[in-house]
Amino acid sequence: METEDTRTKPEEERVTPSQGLSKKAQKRAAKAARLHELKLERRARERETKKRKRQERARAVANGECDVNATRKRPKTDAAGGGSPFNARLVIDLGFDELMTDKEINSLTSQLAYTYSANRRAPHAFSSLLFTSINGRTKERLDAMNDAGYRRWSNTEWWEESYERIWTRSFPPSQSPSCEPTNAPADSTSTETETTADADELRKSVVYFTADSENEILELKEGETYVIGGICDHNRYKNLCLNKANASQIRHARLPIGRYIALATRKVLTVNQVVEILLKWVETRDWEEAFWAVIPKRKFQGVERGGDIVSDSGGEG
Ligand SMILES: C[S@@+](CC[C@H](N)C(=O)[O-])C[C@H]1O[C@@H](n2cnc3c(N)ncnc32)[C@H](O)[C@@H]1O
Repeated sequence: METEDTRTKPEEERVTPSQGLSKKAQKRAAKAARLHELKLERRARERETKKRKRQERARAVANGECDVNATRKRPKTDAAGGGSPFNARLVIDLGFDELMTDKEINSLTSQLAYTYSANRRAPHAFSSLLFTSINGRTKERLDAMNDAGYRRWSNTEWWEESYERIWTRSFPPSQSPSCEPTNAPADSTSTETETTADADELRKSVVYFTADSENEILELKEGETYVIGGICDHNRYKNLCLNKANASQIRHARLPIGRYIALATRKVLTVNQVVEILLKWVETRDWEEAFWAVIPKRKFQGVERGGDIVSDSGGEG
């Protein structure tokens, strides 16, 4: 039975006893429900798309087709890493192609991608990142990865020649020492050979990093050049880089890991781990901080630091 109230209201506003809502309100509720359903469907679609992208990215990283860090969103800063560069040159010596298995070459090329990415994102990146002696299967693998993505790596130099060219510099312009892609140094067209004194000066500014050195590096200095052995050898070749540094008559040094932490395993790290440690040191001027930030915790000898419980959260060592 209609009440006085409902009889005087327009029909669409009358309350339906079964639902306690006017027709207008019911329409509004139905519309809201429809919109809500559409919203849920949209959310589900977005979740699916994200999931698919995550899977594609993981597959690409697993296949070594892209760098895990390169696909993440970068913080919005003017410079890639945001801060002033550290004015020193970092060299990755790729002159070990023949000593690696195909699998190790794949690991190495992934490490090169991590290296580039780490330097690009660092708050204080090395001002120059140079890859020397690029050749053989390492080059083939790089060419095949991500449509030769390394050719688009900004602020990198690629030399077919050895790092020794840094101080020998005896290449006439007709024999361009670089292969694609090369952002050749400004003076690479010089036909002049450095004077012995200049060459010696340059040679003195170079340090080859190797875990086999008896020297420990205490600080990095602007104006110097730091060479890292671009090899993945699972420690098969002891003294390989040490001998190379001695043959080149340049300084060599190991990271001062033992001063700060006891490692349960060997102190030989991967190329990108060493680079990340150097970048962290540049940022913090604190080796201990740098080691704790980068070295996989499973390598630590069950120690704790400042109350931190050591757990296995590290990557490939
Ligand atoms: C996998 S290691 C290569 C090991 C190789 N058997 C050698 O003779 O150095 C890759 C490179 O990372 C650097 N590296 C690794 N661990 C290091 C450490 N504890 N101190 C200094 N450099 C290190 C070195 O430049 C080394 O050549």
